[in-house]
Amino acid sequence: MTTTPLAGPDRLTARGLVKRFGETVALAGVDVSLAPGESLSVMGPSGSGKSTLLHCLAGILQPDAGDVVLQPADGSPLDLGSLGERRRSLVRRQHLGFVFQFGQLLSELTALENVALPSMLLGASRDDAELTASGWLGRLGLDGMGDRRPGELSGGQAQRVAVARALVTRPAVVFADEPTGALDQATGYEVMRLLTETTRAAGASLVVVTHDADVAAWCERRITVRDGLVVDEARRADGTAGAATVPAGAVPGVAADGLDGWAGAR
Ligand SMILES: Nc1ncnc2c1ncn2[C@@H]1O[C@H](COP(=O)(O)OP(=O)(O)OP(=O)(O)O)[C@@H](O)[C@H]1O
Repeated sequence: MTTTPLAGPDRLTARGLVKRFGETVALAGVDVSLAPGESLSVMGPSGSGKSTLLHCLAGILQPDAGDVVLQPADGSPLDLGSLGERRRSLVRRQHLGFVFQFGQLLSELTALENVALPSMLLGASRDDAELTASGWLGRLGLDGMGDRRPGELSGGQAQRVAVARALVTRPAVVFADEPTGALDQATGYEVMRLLTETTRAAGASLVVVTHDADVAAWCERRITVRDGLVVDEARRADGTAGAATVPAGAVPGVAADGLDGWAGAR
């Protein structure tokens, strides 16, 4: 693995990623870059390498070959492969946010405590962390829900808490793995709307792994992975992300243009 940082204007740059699990080649040489504030969906069949790619981009897994360089909003580029596990874990806490299929909120903590925790782990006082967390719950339409535990929230509310928790530290990049996989279509629509809008408003880039073209349509760019390789790449023709991309029928009464807005990028 090279140690030369791939410094550049991109928020995240990955080059030549290879990851094997025994005989299985999960990633066979993937290049991906992500501009500041850009949203990217990763699609592909089951077992194609989507989650492995997300985990390598986020420094959760170490690739067998290739480099991942994160450019924080301020400061020098960070070559994730050259960092030890402790430092990589700190970089994840400081600069990355995560939303998973089942939220993975801590069940014994309230919604407010769940959202306050990342700031406290970075050294904020409980009062400061809870004040910031309360603001994020408000932004996600969860005013008045801070005292509830995850078991007392609907699936959509729990995912909105997860989005607040992902954004509370003002990350450079938010990673979402099937963020609507456990939700019905209308609730998934609302979670994707909030996820893309709040992430963009916070200036963070977004990577969404999904099987669902309706979910992918919320992102500006889409890559398709097959057998560990990027086999297709497309960018929304209108250059936007958000409600204009919502396929007709996703929510009753919402007109939309489906995937017609996609244009092949190569
Ligand atoms: N920890 C692991 N140990 C062994 N093999 C693994 C491991 N993680 C992933 N794999 C294998 O690597 C390949 C890619 O897996 P990955 O989870 O990245 O696919 P995916 O596209 O995210 O699939 P899905 O859509 O089903 O979640 C698969 O063949 C999978 O079985």
